[in-house]
Amino acid sequence: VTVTVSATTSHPIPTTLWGQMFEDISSGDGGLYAEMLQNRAFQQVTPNTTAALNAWHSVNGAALSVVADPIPVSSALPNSLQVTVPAGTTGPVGVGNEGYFGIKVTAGSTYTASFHYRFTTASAFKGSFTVGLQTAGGQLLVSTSVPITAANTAWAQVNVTLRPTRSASSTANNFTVTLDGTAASGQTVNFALFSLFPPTFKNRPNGMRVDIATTLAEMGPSFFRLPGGNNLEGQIISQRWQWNATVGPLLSRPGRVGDWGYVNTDGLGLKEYLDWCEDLGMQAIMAIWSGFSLGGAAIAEGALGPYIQQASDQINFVIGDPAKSAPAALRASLGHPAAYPLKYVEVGNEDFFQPSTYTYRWHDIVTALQTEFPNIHFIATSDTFNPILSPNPLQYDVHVYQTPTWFAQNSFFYDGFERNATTYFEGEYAAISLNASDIFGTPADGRLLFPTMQSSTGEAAFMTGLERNSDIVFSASYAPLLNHLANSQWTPNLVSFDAGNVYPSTSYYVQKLFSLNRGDAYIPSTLPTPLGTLFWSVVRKTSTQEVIIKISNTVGTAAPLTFVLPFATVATTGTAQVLSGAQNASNTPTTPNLVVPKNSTIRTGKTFSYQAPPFSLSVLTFVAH
Ligand SMILES: [NH3+][C@H]1C[C@H](O)[C@@H](O)[C@@H]1CO
Repeated sequence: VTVTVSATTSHPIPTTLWGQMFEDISSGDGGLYAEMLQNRAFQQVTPNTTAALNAWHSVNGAALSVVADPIPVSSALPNSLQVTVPAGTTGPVGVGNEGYFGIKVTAGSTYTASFHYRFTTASAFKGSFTVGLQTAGGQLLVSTSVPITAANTAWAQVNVTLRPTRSASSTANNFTVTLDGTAASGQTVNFALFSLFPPTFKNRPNGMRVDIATTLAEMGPSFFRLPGGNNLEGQIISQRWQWNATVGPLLSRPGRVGDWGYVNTDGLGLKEYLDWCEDLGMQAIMAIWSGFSLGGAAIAEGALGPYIQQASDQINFVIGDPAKSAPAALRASLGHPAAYPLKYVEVGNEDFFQPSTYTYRWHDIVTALQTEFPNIHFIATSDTFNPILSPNPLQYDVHVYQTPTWFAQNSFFYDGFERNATTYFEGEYAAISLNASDIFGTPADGRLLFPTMQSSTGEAAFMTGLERNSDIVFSASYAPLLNHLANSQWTPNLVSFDAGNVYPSTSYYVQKLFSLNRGDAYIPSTLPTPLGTLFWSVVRKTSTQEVIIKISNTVGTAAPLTFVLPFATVATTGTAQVLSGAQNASNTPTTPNLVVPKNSTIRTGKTFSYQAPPFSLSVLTFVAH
């Protein structure tokens, strides 16, 4: 095919075009959020049940139970782990935590451990806690001792650092707190809010896991959608995500029953999200709850007042003036007096599930908040223009999960959209199944466990269309972003991980290649065949006077292209960054780097030819002006 490139650009490309969608779907707790202990504060569990002890185990016969503490460590954390040392025990006795399906222990790293404790009965007991990391087989990796007394029954906090001199050979390790059985015979201690942190990304306290954060940062994302997705909504109204329960000291955060089958600690809270955006230079696309929960309950018309106030407070926490707004003053007191950048606020998530009530929920929420925040752009989450909403949304969030073929054949999805000042956030998209008649089915029914080069090139084809239509598409993000392999709620994911490693997928490299090779203006060219198999986009990077051509070949045969450029000056050589692999090739824990981008030098010129490999995304960059 011959691609003739225009001499003039058609429109500027928004700086927010490529970014990340995030929600806690086995991706926050135990993932991006660096806390290593699972069930660290016994939040939202039923005392005196086995489930309440999830991830904890007894060491050397200690009697364990989660109790509703009559003197809780805080009102937000009513449960304690009660440990009794049976009479006649000898040797170290106490508790162990297995982490989030493992604990990675690296020599030379400094781990910060803490917990609160109180003796239930005062006594003359003097002893010490031994705080350590050991292999599941019982081999000590590192430990330290803290002298304690049972002089009173008041809560006290232990804070220690652990510096292993040896790395563990696997992630099958435990965090332990023990007493000497002989000395502590018969003692009962209540524990609360344990924590074990490794070094964090940019050393942020209560921060992010370095390897996952670095992998995400390397994509160069320009926005971060938070906090969801389904995980915003709650199965029932009382379980919705509430910003004010996720800020301030960890002792004040009750946690919540998340929407993906596990308790969220909310240690990764609104300020941690905003600081993360700041660290990566991303804009937040922040969601507010829209009065609907996944089980189907919606706040009645006219009763949204308290929820609109809560949303107003959430927005004021982000951008308010500390002198005029209590939530903004709270932000300042937490160390960020300046407002965070915020342009887009999304009203709910996938409200196409209940359009009948979204008409008044959108109306009441946006009417109130647009008045208070005239510079905020509110994004609607119902189907575009169905139902008709008032006020008329100027932004919609469009989600699509489909087959690789659908993506390859729908790169012109936005070409036919009316240019009527409405702009679009392609907030969730991914090729997830090979079975067009059962997109959300099981792997046995065509669901992908990991992206493949067929699915990733389908997405790349679709993305050339998003780039061409970036006059009305202002942001786009693959979903879901992250998932813990030992506790998956959804496949495929852009980046998988376990306690020890991170596994960027083929689709991750597609997202990264588009994001790191942005243009600031789109250059029209011969249009691809909408139902064909070969797709491209051409953009200009003015700062370097470069032209960047992205080519997706979505089938297993190489595709020759000839480019004809009208520019006075075109370099004779350029670079090609090529991601190519077999149709079903995936990066997985067994083949983590099976398909990665490879760079080469290519011949370019006013007219030049290029052969796109089978199942490939190519990014050609060369000086032309
Ligand atoms: N069901 C998908 C749509 C919803 O917004 C996300 O939480 C889910 C996974 O990306």
